[in-house]
Amino acid sequence: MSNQGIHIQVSELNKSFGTEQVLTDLDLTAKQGEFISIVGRSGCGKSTFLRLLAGLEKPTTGEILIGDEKIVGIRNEVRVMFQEARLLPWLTVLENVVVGLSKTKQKKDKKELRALAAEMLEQVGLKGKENEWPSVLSGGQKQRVALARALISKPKLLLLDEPLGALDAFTRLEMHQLIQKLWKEQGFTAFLVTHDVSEAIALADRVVLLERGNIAMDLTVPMERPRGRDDHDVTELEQKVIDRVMQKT
Ligand SMILES: Nc1ncnc2c1ncn2[C@@H]1O[C@H](COP(=O)(O)OP(=O)(O)OP(=O)(O)O)[C@@H](O)[C@H]1O
Repeated sequence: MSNQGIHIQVSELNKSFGTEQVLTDLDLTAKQGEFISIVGRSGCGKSTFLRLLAGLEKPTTGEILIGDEKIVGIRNEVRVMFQEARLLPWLTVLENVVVGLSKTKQKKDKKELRALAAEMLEQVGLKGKENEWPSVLSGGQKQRVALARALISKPKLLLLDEPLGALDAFTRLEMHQLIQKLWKEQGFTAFLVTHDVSEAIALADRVVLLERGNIAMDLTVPMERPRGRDDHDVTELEQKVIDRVMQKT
């Protein structure tokens, strides 16, 4: 592992939109290279939290430290993957991956950049698709390109906002394996927002349940990887989270 993950410290984070308080005094720490899943009912503030980590939103009060620095806007060492792959249709698959590099790096030798992007595409299982247009790819392949684009710059923090939500069950399982493999190899710190509690448990070191803008549960997942969604320990933890969510209805 190249161990380039980074420590994250969230302190007394508050976020409001007008009169709506979405996050309230939220405190959370992620260790270097830790994988944290965020779950919770629709509208509880999961995406807002991720957008704050990405520097796409500003806290109303409170702060987020990435390493020793306060997040005040988007940063090169942070990459985000969304539910839609958001590829640029006028660029080839390979060129879409190059876009993930910082502007300074994009000024490098073209040949070197293309080699780097081709290597990244091979890592996500898309060797041979370099010169295709995004429009001919399946949903799963598009997300693989998005993952390659996110990881080509070797980010210290990867934010995943329900990136597998639109994929079929089999493609989803393949993506789980791929994300785990690349996380192990690159060592980045990761936050995954998902509606799928067993997915959250299968992938993460910790599962954080958000409720009414705060942390209702912070569960460590102790089982060895790889974990199957139907493993006894996984379904047991899943039930624990679901019970907690349902008790609040
Ligand atoms: N830019 C914005 N302006 C105004 N309100 C917003 C904005 N972004 C989010 N909200 C509100 O904040 C609340 C939390 O939204 P958020 O998208 O973070 O929830 P979520 O838990 O990710 O939901 P879902 O699971 O449905 O994606 C919602 O009530 C939403 O309407």
